[in-house]
Amino acid sequence: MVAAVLRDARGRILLARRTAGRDLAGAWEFPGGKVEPGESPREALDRELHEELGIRVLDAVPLVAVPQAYPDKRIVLDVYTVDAYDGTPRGRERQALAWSPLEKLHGYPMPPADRPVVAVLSQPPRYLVSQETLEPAAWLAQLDKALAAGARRVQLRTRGLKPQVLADLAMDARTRCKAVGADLLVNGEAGLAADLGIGLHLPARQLMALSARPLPEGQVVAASCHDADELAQAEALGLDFAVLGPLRATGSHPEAAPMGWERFSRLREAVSLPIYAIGGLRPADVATARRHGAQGVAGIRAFWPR
Ligand SMILES: Nc1nc2c([nH]c(=O)n2[C@H]2C[C@H](O)[C@@H](COP(=O)(O)OP(=O)(O)OP(=O)(O)O)O2)c(=O)[nH]1
Ligand SMILES: [Mg+2]
Repeated sequence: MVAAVLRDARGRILLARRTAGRDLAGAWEFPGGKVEPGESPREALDRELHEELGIRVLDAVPLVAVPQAYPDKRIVLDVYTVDAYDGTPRGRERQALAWSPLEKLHGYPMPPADRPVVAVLSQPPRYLVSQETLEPAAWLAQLDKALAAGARRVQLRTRGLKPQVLADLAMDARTRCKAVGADLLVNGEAGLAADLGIGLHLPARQLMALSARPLPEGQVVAASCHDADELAQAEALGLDFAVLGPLRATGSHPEAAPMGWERFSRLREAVSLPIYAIGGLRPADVATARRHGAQGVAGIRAFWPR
């Protein structure tokens, strides 16, 4: 399945409404359709956008390929960004069209496979997790560097700090993150997250012990997952995203068996959450991760600028 993120001159994104009588009727989708035998994905994209919208694609860049399981089938929604095209899109198959600003996309009911696509368009490609043993001053210095280098989603994870020292550190970090619009999530400390109005990252053990989302919408909640049950729980609680791994063998968790991209994709298709891959990855692995349906990559050591 190929589909396109098409933008107009004002940056709004085109959605098409699935017509009655098909699966997912009434849902808003990115224009596109099936790849026919003998076609490349790119050829299918050109043909579909011509048939459905009457336009010719001039340039298409791979964005993300989302494996998704539906009750009756498994698909991979292979999405391309199309910023250059000839013609003006018109609904040629009686489908309704809508141009939506990025920040309003979530207001349209879309198929499950599209949620990770919207997340890729609107949320950071990398999630930086702190090393547990740094002193507060050293951690803040590292944070400043990372934010200056473009980091926009950061997890504060420490071991052995006194509660007041951790609270002060989190407050300082909150100020810095707020200044650039970055998300700050604290690991495992729901009370602190609630008090400071920051995000919360749940270790798998805490995730599995909860029966409801621990913070209101608008305050980011994420979780570490390793298998299908944990991902299902993260989705059931309405979390904002998950981190799944270990993708490869790592020095920090030598005991855990690496899952590899194939298993990652297989686990990803059962939920429609945005998911970062973690474990032995580098910041430059975002493109590979997105080919397997990931939001992007998360990491500890290799992700902080030196
Ligand atoms: N085009 C498109 N399909 C999507 C999106 N999200 C999503 O889950 N799908 C699913 C819905 C369908 O199960 C499948 C598209 O297959 P379909 O059988 O409806 O094919 P189609 O009518 O679009 O195909 P075609 O006749 O245009 O070739 O992909 C999306 O954003 N765009
Ligand atoms: Mg179609």
